[in-house]
Amino acid sequence: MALLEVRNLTKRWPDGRLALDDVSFELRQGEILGLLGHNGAGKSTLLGITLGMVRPDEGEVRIAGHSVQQARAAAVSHVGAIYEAAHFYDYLTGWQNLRVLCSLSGWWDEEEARRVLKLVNLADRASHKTKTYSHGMRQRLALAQALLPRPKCLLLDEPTDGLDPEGIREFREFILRLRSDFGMTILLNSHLLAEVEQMCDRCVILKQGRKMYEGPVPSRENKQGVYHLQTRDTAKAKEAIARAGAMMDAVTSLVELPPHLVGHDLLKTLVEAGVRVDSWQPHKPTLEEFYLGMTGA
Ligand SMILES: Nc1ncnc2c1ncn2[C@@H]1O[C@H](COP(=O)(O)OP(=O)(O)OP(=O)(O)O)[C@@H](O)[C@H]1O
Repeated sequence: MALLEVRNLTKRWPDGRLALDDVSFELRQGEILGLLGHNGAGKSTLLGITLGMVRPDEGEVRIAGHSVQQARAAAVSHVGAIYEAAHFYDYLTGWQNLRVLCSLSGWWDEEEARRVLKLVNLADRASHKTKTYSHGMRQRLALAQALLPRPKCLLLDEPTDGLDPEGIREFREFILRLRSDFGMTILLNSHLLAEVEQMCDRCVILKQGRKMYEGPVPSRENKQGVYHLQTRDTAKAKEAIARAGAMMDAVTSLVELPPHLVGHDLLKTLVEAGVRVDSWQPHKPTLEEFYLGMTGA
């Protein structure tokens, strides 16, 4: 069963703007799914609906079988979130902040708080005021807060925004550990394509509120029938490739094979034609190439 189901979500704002247009997708248990899209594509609206903070005009989100729109408390009890900028009381310690913020939702467990602070590597700074925390430490405290109710699913809205490269790597490692050690299911909203490439199993691409793509992160898959050729004999190679019924792009050196040809056959043809082949390998498009193609940028 999918842990999180987004079903036919449509949201129109009062000014008539369509933020989401019939968007559906699913997150399976233990999966990390990246939500991608330009500014204004509808990602935050979708997370807001998933947390029960925004009402959709049509459709619903179900979490662990509970509808956010029909039974919000039961549904969101399974979710921890870092949504928009985390706010802490700067004159309180990390520990006190966690206690105050959790008490607001009527729930506090000291032992669990200790465990989670250790998990996010903040145990030795928990007694320090949060005004002394770096941005990375604040994000880790926000993660601790999100993890405290032991959620099955995490929603992360641009969690590494503003972190330096070391902070980004550290945060990424935490997230991957949450999945490998605890089977956590994670929906990650990020502008950073490299982050999505490194962390996510699948991604959903939104454009102007519509789902343009749902599937594996493209750079993890070889593109069928496209090879990259490196050679010093470009002219000779182009001729041989054309004779075989394929095409080579002069700028990218990508060779698109027609359905009747396979990679090693064309390689044989090139070698037999006297082309010095420095390398010949299946092309893996980057997520950036795929994303820009999909969103028409
Ligand atoms: N409260 C609101 N009232 C009216 N329109 C809104 C509201 N919130 C968002 N919108 C509009 O809805 C559309 C989707 O916005 P949303 O914030 O969901 O996009 P996003 O993909 O999260 O963008 P970003 O990456 O910039 O955060 C945009 O056109 C935005 O201007």
